[in-house]
Amino acid sequence: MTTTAAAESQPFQAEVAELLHLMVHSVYSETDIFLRELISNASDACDKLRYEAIANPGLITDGTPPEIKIVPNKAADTLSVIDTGIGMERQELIDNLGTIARSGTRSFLSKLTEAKDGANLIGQFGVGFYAAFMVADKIIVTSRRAGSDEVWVWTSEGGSGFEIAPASEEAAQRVARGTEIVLHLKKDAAKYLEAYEIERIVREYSDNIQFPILLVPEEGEPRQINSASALWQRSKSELKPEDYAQAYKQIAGAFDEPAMTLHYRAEGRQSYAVLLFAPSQKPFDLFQVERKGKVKLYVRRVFIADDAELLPAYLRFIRGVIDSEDLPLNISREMLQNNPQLAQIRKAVTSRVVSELETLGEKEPETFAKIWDAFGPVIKEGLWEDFERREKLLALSRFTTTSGENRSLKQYVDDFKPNQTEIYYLVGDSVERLKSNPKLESARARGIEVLLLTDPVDAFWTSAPIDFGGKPLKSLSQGDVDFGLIPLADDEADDKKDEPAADAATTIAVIKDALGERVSDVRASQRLTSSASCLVAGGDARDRALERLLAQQNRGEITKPILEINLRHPLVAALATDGAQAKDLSLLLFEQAQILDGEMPADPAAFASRMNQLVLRGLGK
Ligand SMILES: Nc1ncnc2c1ncn2[C@@H]1O[C@H](COP(=O)(O)OP(=O)(O)OP(=O)(O)O)[C@@H](O)[C@H]1O
Repeated sequence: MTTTAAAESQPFQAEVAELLHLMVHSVYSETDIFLRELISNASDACDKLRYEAIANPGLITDGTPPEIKIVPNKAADTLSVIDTGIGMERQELIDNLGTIARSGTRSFLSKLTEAKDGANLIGQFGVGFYAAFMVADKIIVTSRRAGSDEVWVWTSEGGSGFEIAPASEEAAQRVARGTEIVLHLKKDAAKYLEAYEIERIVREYSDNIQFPILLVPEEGEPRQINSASALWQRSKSELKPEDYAQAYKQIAGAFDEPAMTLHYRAEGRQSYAVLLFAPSQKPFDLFQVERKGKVKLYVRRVFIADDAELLPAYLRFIRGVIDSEDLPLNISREMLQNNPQLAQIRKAVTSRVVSELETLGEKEPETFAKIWDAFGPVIKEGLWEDFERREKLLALSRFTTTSGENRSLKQYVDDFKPNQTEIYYLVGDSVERLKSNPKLESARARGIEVLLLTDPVDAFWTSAPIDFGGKPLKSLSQGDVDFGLIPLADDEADDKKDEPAADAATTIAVIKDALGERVSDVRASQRLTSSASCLVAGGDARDRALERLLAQQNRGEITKPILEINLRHPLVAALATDGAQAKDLSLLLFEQAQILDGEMPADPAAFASRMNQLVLRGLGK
């Protein structure tokens, strides 16, 4: 190592420069979070070291334990955060501290362009290392990758770039392993040099970091300022809700409060501790394509992986830790997939989480509603994917229905109308649009509740035959519906006397002839009371909403629908008697039904002209 080698300047990736500009000029008042971000990185680095040392014990033979030191220096106006973790090589310094790796930071930036007040978003997203530029106008990072004899220094003043240079001999000696981050504090950030401030922040945000955090005061001995216990190993009776809330924030890197906390220890064939949380707010990356979970796997307090798929994808919003006593410490990441012990843990914990959610839904509906509002569409993926737990997932699902919001299927079944045996639903794009869908008319006339399903995933899980407690779910836009045995609501009862105005056989024949290949069948409707027509899928065909969705993704063909007509509607009655207009009227019935389903008629211009002609005719012009 030479001390004479020149420093090399490198530009920041454009997004980093943008982010740093924001940090440097930030008016965000909660700057304390910078320390939490640096400590969290230091802790990750210690975790990584412990993990790599399992396969390569030589990395920690010098006897220095993984730990984190915080060193204020009032004379120099600097605050240092030092760890004896894994450290970074030259290229890692360039890549990790010069580009944006974390998806959170990237999505923070994309939100920034939309938001007027960017500063407040800092707290919501967390911006990692770069948060330090809120309090520092110059940062010097000196790092030695464990096992390496090179030490590199990264320096930046938060402008458009950074410098990278080999460390001086003195600096190289100081940093025997890991990373030293020296913050040259801005004038208004001098409070972070006070021991009590540092202690306060560490207690608030980082108390559960597993490695000792030592405060090295300017006078006196270094002292540990965090409790450094793996909280999940402690007994429930010792812990207060605040302890859990803090652990959640620290483990999940989150800023909200947990809506559900699940802490237990499994003993028996396998022993493991579980500490899991359901957030109360939706994170930015919930619908990312990988659908990755974030539960961390530990083995006897040693961090192993945070992508071990410990829960199924539909529970990917759950955060926390599972710490096994029995798995081998040297389990490789590749082996995690196929390990039978882990498979058992996965199964047991999944069932427990699902039951816990179900219980919360019954006992604390308001808290559960927060989880459902944020994650319902994700949980419903389980209705499609997790056959084994489908009944339980259905029981905890909540729906917007024609009777209200947040309705459970149990409530739905309890409110069945006399002779009702099925649970009815309608799939579509928006609740408003569904509410005005003619397919609801007959159900409405009987006071039958209908689930209004508007999440994209709804079209999928409902496409398999599904029942709840033996009561089948039935789409109102598919196959036959028969409400015959369910009495009409009182105020609708008079309608019943109305005889069909049109002759069924003749009318249907006329329409069939007019529509030809556009439909697979035409028939009299049981669903309609006031509208003239609607389109439904045949009994074996997919729900039309699902067909449309798949067709948009080029994953399936649209099949021909069945046109149902309301024989009591005057338009339908007119059709049978007016031979000249029969074709136009039939097409109109078809096109209207398409529009009500949110579809576009194949030839909108022809539709408009047909409509105009008929209106003009009605006006006698
Ligand atoms: N003290 C450190 N020791 C080793 N590597 C570090 C240290 N601090 C930062 N890094 C590296 O820099 C990367 C970027 O850090 P940053 O805080 O911006 O995001 P992050 O920690 O990856 O995000 P997240 O907190 O979501 O995991 C880290 O992933 C890590 O690889």
